[in-house]
Amino acid sequence: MTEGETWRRVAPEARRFLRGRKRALGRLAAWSLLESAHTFLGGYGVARALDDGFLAGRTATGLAWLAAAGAGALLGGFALRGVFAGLADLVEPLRDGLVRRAVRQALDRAVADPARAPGAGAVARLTQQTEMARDSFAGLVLTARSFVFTAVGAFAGMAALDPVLLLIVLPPLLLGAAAFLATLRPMASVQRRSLDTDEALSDRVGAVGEGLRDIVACGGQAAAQARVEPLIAAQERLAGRLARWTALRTLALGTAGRLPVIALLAATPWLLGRGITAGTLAGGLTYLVQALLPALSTLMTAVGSAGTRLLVVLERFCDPPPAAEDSGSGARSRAPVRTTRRSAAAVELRGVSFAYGPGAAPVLDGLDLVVRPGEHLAVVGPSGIGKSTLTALLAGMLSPGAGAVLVAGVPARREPGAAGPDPRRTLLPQQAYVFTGSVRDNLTHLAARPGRPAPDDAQVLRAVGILGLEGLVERLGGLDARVSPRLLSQGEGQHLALAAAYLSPAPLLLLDEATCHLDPRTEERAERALAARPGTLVVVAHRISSAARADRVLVLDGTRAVCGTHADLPAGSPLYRDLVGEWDRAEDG
Ligand SMILES: Nc1ncnc2c1ncn2[C@@H]1O[C@H](COP(=O)(O)OP(=O)(O)OP(=O)(O)O)[C@@H](O)[C@H]1O
Repeated sequence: MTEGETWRRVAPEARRFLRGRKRALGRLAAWSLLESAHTFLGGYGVARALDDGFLAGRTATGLAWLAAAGAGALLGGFALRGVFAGLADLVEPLRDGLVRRAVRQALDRAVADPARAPGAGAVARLTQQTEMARDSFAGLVLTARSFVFTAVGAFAGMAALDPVLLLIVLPPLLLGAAAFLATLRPMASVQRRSLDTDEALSDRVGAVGEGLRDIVACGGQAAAQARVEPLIAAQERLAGRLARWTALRTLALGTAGRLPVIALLAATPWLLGRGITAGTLAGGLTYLVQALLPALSTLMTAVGSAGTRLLVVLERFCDPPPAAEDSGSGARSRAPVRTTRRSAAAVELRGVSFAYGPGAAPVLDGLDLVVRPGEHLAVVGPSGIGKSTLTALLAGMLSPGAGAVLVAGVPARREPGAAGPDPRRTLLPQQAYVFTGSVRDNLTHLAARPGRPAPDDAQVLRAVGILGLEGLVERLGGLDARVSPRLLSQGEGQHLALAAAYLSPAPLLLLDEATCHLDPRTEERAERALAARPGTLVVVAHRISSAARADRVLVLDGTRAVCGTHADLPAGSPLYRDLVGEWDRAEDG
């Protein structure tokens, strides 16, 4: 994620937080304004003490101005007391809110995917990060406010003494500040990657630590080392890059912090020639050396370290963006799964990997996918690529090796011992399930749900009509007639099963090549009926016409998955282009 994206996610939350604390902000600003009077008096008092007092031979006046500057310092100290009190009103609610979020995220994650629930270490890390955010936020508010109000006092003082001072001081100050700002983005990005790597490293080392005895017993040291070493190397590389950016930042700090003083000293002969007094020069230097530059240096250090840290930590507490939901590139990603929000999608896959055994090559590898409620998705890909594996994961018949498979926001795999069919979905495999019993029973068995009346004959006949099954039902002898599975063709069996799926109340229908024995017209009629039914439809497509009817098509091709519309995909997926060509040729032939 880029800095811009991070900021776009964090900014609305930050605005909401600050909008709710207008009074605390107002109190802080009022105390800070009082503090800036100290800055103003500091430089102005020195200038007047020299010009009107000591250099003019009026020692008492000089001392009086110095006393005024001293009184300003006392006033500043008093104001600072108020600033700290106001700061607590701003910072503590942030910490409380983040702790609440950390705990909620950990619980959500545990509910969404118990197998991958974060352990106590992860929760401790999250709460430790909230402390980090609180401290960083407090430091940032303190220094930013101090710089702004110091600058107000110092610039007002310089303008009061002689505006030409500003002309000399501002250009190097702005140059250094701009150079500093330019380092912010790249440095934050390195810092974020360093934090990510650090987390991944601690997870991996933790896992290795837990299984150390087994690893040694099985002679798996080399494999364990191979898993950990790349992360250590990455962390080392990132630390080096961080050090280089820090050096550049120090240079920018030097430019902003030292160059204005040098410029003012270098311009002294010219300024004196213009009639500027020694007191004014001393006052200008006082503003720079005692107020502005220390405040700027503290601000830059705080923004550079605490600010970046705060942004990175806050990003972890914001609700994550939806996973690859739309068309175009990469429905598949290898990014670590950090999504912990409860999903509102009909189906959501987060970084799902699956292999049929510990040593087997993964069939799915880091797949992200979101299917919206009511959407019709077709899944296509060459033979053996993993289409049935995907539907089995969605049906909860398999568990992902990594990542989460959510149906209606909760894990697809149900708790062991859960009774009855899962009311969230119905899966129709290629081999239609038809049993010896009445036609009615074969059509309504998927609709049976505890506490829900079975569809009456009118509803059943309506479904028969919509699916175009009247001929078969009549031939079999009506709804009461007995079905003998052996006497049905594979296509007839599929047709009956599709009508049963139509009557099922499950909000998610999964068809795994469940129409492959139907002729194209019957298939079209059945798919259109099932897509029009309230709910979400996922179809492993057997023909190009089936994919073309879907809202979106997921193309599985072994190395990456692409999701898009039938119209857009040929441009972005060579595999889809080939599949469309093959299907077209097959249909022409
Ligand atoms: N029970 C299993 N044990 C081991 N490997 C399996 C098992 N089931 C499937 N596979 C393998 O997983 C891979 C994906 O199989 P899957 O059935 O999901 O592919 P598919 O895309 O549905 O194929 P097709 O279009 O031919 O039905 C294949 O290489 C297959 O050999």
